[in-house]
Amino acid sequence: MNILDKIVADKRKEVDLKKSLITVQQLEHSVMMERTSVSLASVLQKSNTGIIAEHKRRSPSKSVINQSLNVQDVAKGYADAGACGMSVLTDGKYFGGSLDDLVLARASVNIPLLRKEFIIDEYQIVEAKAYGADVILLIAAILSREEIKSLSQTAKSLGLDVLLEVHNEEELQKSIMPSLDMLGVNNRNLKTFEVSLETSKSLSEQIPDDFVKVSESGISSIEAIKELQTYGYQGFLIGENFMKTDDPGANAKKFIDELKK
Ligand SMILES: O=P(O)(O)OC[C@@H](O)[C@@H](O)c1c[nH]c2ccccc12
Repeated sequence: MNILDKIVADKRKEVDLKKSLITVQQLEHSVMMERTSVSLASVLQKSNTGIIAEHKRRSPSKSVINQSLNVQDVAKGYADAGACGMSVLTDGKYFGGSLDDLVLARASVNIPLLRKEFIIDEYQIVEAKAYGADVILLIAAILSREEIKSLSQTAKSLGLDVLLEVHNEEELQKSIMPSLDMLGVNNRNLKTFEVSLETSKSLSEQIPDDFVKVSESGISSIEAIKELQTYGYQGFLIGENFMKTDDPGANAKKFIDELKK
């Protein structure tokens, strides 16, 4: 079994357990259900930097990245730096995140928050909204076209933006549909962890213009972003490059200021 299959198998168990403890109707009592979401896609369209900064403590590919930070400080740092949005990993077992991280980030900033999760069930989308997210991630590698359709429609009905992530042409072709807002190309192969920015470059042409294009993972230089912009990318998801430092917010600020020059 590859790592992605393992993560999804564990996620299925986790979601089934949660559903038996807290119902969708109970989630719907959250005050967050009344909050008007902020569209990350529209913020990206108006930005000329496009940074989505991620909170990630550890990952299966890098093990520990940073376990000693306070998520509220990181969120405020990213917002002050001028990030268009923040991505919050909520998977516990493989990434050391939690829904508490999402709530704490929500309590700290107003920029759009992406719930970074392995979503396989509508329950997780209601949960995303109930815990303060503005955007959900759907990963084409773990979903069928029908699942992408019903999950993205659920998200839209809750006012959430949808970022659909692909890694190759086949995933891209099966996923294109109007209920998505952003198409993300993951430069990291989630099955092998290999990273190459070429993935974003080679898939860019096949992404229809109606979607905001986002390049994800392995981005660490201004030059890389300037180059990806020439391929039509407007969003850049950066985790490790900021999180591996003592002050992710300050590093994001330096990076974004440099990008504006
Ligand atoms: O830390 P990086 O290389 O900058 O990558 C960030 C982000 O793209 C990555 O964490 C990610 C992209 N897609 C995912 C899906 C699940 C978990 C994590 C991810």
